[in-house]
Amino acid sequence: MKELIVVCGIIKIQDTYLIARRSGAIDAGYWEFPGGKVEAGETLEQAIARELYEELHVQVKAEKKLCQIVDQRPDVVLQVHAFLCTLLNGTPRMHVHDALRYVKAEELSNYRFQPADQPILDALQNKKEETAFP
Ligand SMILES: Nc1nc2c([nH]c(=O)n2[C@H]2C[C@H](O)[C@@H](COP(=O)(O)OP(=O)(O)OP(=O)(O)O)O2)c(=O)[nH]1
Repeated sequence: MKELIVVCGIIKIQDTYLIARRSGAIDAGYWEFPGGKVEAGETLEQAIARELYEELHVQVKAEKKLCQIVDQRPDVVLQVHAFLCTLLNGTPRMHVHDALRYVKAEELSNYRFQPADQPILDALQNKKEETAFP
């Protein structure tokens, strides 16, 4: 089975997390943390910065890995590395998504994410990231 390395970035603004709804052909309607495939020669942190610039037109710094999940799709296995990010510059705007929301940890379960994302949501709801956001 083909395997892809993917990163996604979690931006916390005050007590909310930025989530985005996918549009287009693949997984439309699912909420996610913005991200995408790591390219050859890139570190995970570089991939986060590039993807979030492409998708939201913001500059971020990947601060800390929150967790890694395996998202098994019918045709591909995604190794998804979820990073807590600091927003350095810009205001997130939609470029490839069709909705953006700022959501409190306890509200994340009201949104339809990929089932494989549950450990990310659990980690945020257990506030394991507190130290990364002084
Ligand atoms: N499970 C899970 N997958 C995610 C999240 N965020 C995210 O981008 N992905 C996955 C979904 C896609 O299958 C994969 C690649 O995303 P993409 O298609 O936007 O990647 P890309 O920008 O590199 O795409 P491309 O147009 O260059 O082909 O990453 C997430 O929060 N959870």
